[in-house]
This record gives sequence, structure tokens and C-alpha cells, in this order.
Amino acid sequence: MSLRLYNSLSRQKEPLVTAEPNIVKMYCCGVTVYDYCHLGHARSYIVWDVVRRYLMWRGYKVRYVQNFTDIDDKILRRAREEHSTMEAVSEKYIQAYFEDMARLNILPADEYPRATHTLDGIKRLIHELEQQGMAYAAAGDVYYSVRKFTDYGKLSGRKLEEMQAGASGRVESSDPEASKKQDPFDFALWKAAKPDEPAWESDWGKGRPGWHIECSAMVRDRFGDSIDIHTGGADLVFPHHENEIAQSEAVTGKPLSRYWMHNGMVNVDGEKMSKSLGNFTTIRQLLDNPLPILNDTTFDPMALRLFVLQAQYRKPLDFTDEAIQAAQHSWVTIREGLLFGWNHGPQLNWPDLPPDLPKAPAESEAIDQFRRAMDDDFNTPEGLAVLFELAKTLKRNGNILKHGGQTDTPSENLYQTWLCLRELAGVLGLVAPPEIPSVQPQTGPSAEEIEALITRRQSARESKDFATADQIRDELKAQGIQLIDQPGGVTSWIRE
Ligand SMILES: Nc1ncnc2c1ncn2[C@@H]1O[C@H](COP(=O)(O)OP(=O)(O)OP(=O)(O)O)[C@@H](O)[C@H]1O
Ligand SMILES: [Zn+2]
Repeated sequence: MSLRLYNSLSRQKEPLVTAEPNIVKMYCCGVTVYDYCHLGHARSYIVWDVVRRYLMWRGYKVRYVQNFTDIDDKILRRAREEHSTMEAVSEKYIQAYFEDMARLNILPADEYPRATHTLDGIKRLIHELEQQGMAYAAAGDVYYSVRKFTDYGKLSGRKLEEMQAGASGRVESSDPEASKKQDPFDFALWKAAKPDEPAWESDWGKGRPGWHIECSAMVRDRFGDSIDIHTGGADLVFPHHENEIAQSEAVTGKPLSRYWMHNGMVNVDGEKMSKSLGNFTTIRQLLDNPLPILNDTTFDPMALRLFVLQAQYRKPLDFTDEAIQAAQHSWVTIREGLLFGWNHGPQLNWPDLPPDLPKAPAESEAIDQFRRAMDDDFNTPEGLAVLFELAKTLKRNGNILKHGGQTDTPSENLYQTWLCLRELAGVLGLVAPPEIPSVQPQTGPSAEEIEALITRRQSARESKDFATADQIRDELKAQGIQLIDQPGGVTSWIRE
């Protein structure tokens, strides 16, 4: 059975067929960095981390890119409030992002492009849109002509006529850019500089990019015309992802992404938890403070992961006291199972456990069940049910052994059960001490170094110096970096 995933674009589950065999190019919309991450972000990035880990476990090489939006009105507002700068505010919350995600055992992305580092790509794309007649300049701004993109609305299922009927008056009167737009649905690709705001030179005058164009430009810069999976929260379907599609596909004529995946929202009293609404609990608030509902102990980061994964990723999720208690309780069971080998292995005469434990047998019933669950659009609640069964068996036997009794389960079976639990828990990113969360520093050359070498290789090829070009490719290969030449001269890369 092949892996099937729900594609928001077709509104159905489809088998995963990637552009290149065994390679998944994945892009995820990252945070706008003006505050600490909240539980909504925790959910989003845990879900995509599990999708990525599962694909890797299924044998795919996954190249995962996630951006930081570091140009935005909200960051500027925060900088003014804190008598700081946009750069300082972004830097602070980017660092906080890394700290929070490491605690949740979220694998670092292969690359984290930032809007401020992508200006060339952004301007290039806007120029191409202008050349195609899809965009127009207006008094220092540049707008996208939504009506010229005939597929507009294909992701969200919204029809312009219907939206207009409901909202046109409101759109126009509340929009300060309205007088410059040829049509109320057009959106800004570039915004003219305002006094005292950061701005970049461009052919349209000094200004800064709109939000949607950054993701289109980053995907193009890092991967080329098309990727396999584009992810983000369901709140981004419209307008952000719809606009990304309009921008990218108008220029390339190719699908921006084969599959679009969206996580459901974390809600508070039925409303999206969000920075702008101010109804949020940050990850650090939740994890750092003893909670009365947990007898004044703190909530374990792995319990937070477990809590998120107990829900199907597309459904809405409410954080309630009962849910937090239940998740902490469930984590204790899984953790006991994970510790079984370290606590009872010697008693059961297991051989010394090597740091790299062997893989669980691929043909085991538990592995089969887990694979079936996860192959069905990443059904983590069912996947976790398999883990619980394994953990409960180990816990039961652990209790007998702790009290000096003899178990009637053969030691070899317990060993296999333990290996199996560890492996599957690892696929969900659940780890217990002594195995420190596996956020390993990236080995090999950095993304910047690779990009610099790719640029050198491109220059070498342009001047027909193929020996140097090949040498660069081979050297990268020796360091585990595979280059993929795309039509149109773009080269993307992947860590092997
Ligand atoms: N409550 C939530 N539940 C699930 N995912 C969320 C939630 N809030 C944000 N996300 C996702 O987190 C990612 C980063 O979002 P972003 O930085 O725009 O956060 P935000 O809190 O929605 O900010 P803002 O309130 O300024 O719109 C996006 O993919 C977004 O869909
Ligand atoms: Zn985006």
C-alpha cells in the first residue's frame, strides 16, 4: 500500500507521487517573528516535523525549507513599542523560536530563508510578473492583477464574483491602498517606503516587499519551479497560499506544489489562538510554570508533542486542563516503555546496549499497523495507539520485575517490543532520557556555503569551464550534498 495524503488542492486523499523518485521537496510557511511562539505554532511545527520524519522513515530523502517573515508591519510596531529596530526584534524572536523548537524535539530545517535575505529573488519575480502583464506599478507600489489569473481561487474554492458580492464595499473603504489599485482584489507585491521605516532600493523606488511574494520567491530560489509538498496552517489557505499560487504559476506555468497540506487550528473558546488576537499561551509559559492541575509539576515537552499528535492533524484542537492532564498521564506510560531497556535490560541478561540500537524487525505486526495508520494521511492517533500497546506491555512487565517477580514473556520478545517502541516513538519525535532529544547540529557544509558553491558552479558552466563545474559537484557529493539541476538553469540540492 502506498502512502496517501490529503491534498487541500483536490480536496481528497491522493497517493504520494513525487517529481523525482524517493525525493521530497517540502516548504513550510514559517513564523512572523515579533513575539514568542504559542501553542498554535507548536502544533503546526510538530505536525510538519512528524510528516517529515515519517517520510524519512519510509525511505524518502526530504529537503525541508521553512522561512522567517522578518519584514512586516507587526514587527515594525513591536520595534517602535520597544524602542528597538526591526532587525533586533526579529533576531530576538528567531533565537527564541530555535530554543522552543529544540525543546519540542523538532528537527531543524535544512534552510531558513528570511525575507530580508531574499530581496533579489523577490524583485526578480515581481519584474517577471510585470513583464507578463500580471502586475502593475502604482505610485511606488506594485500590485498583482488578480483577475488576470484565471485559476485564482482553485485552492480555497473561493470565487471572486461571490466574494465581491459579499465584501466589495468593505474591502474598498477600509483599505488605504484602495485608491492605487485597479481592482479591489489586487494585492501588493511591493509597497513604497513610508517615512522612518526600513526600505530597500528597487526600480519602483524605495520600498519593501508584500508578505505573499516572499514565499513564492523563496520556493523558486531554493527549489526551482515546483515542489512536492507545501505546508502551513489552514488559516493560510486564503489569501496567502492562493496568492502564492497566483504569483508563482503565472510566471512558471507549472504547479507551484503537487500537494498542499494544512494543519487545523489550535483554538481558544472556538477562536484561533493568535498573536494578533492576543488570546495566546506561549510554549515557554506552558512548559516553564508548575501547573496546579499537574500537582504543581511542569508539563513535559514530550507530553505537549503527544497531546498534539493525539488529534488528527487537520481537525481543530482545544487546549483544556483535562486534555493537558491526560497527555501528561499518557506520556508517563510511553516514557516508562521507552526506559524499560535501560532499567531492566541487565536484569533480563540483555547484551550491553550499544549507543546505536538495532532497528526493529520490519515485518513485525506493530510496525505494520503503525505504517498502515500513518500511510493513511498521517493518522497519528492510530499510530499512537500502537505505541501505547507496546508501552503497556513493557510497563506491565517492568512492574513485575521491579517487585522481584519473574515475567513469563521471553526476554527476547521484550527486547523486540522495546526496540519496536523506541523506533516508532522516534518517528513521532518522542524520546525519553537518557536519550537526549536528537536535535543534532547539522554536519557538513552550511546552506550558505552550498549556495555559494552552486553560484560558482553556475558561473563556471556559463564560461564553459565544465571541469571546475564538475569538480564542485563532486566535492559536494563527497560531503553528502546532491545537486539537482532543474530545467531553466536552477540548481537545487539535498542532503543525502
Ligand atoms: N492557532 C493556530 N493553530 C495552528 N496553527 C497556527 C495557529 N496560529 C498560527 N498557526 C500557524 O503557524 C504558522 C506561523 O504563523 P504566524 O506567524 O502567521 O502566526 P499567527 O499567530 O497566526 O500570527 P498573526 O496573529 O500575526 O497572524 C502558520 O503556518 C500558521 O498557520
Ligand atoms: Zn508562506
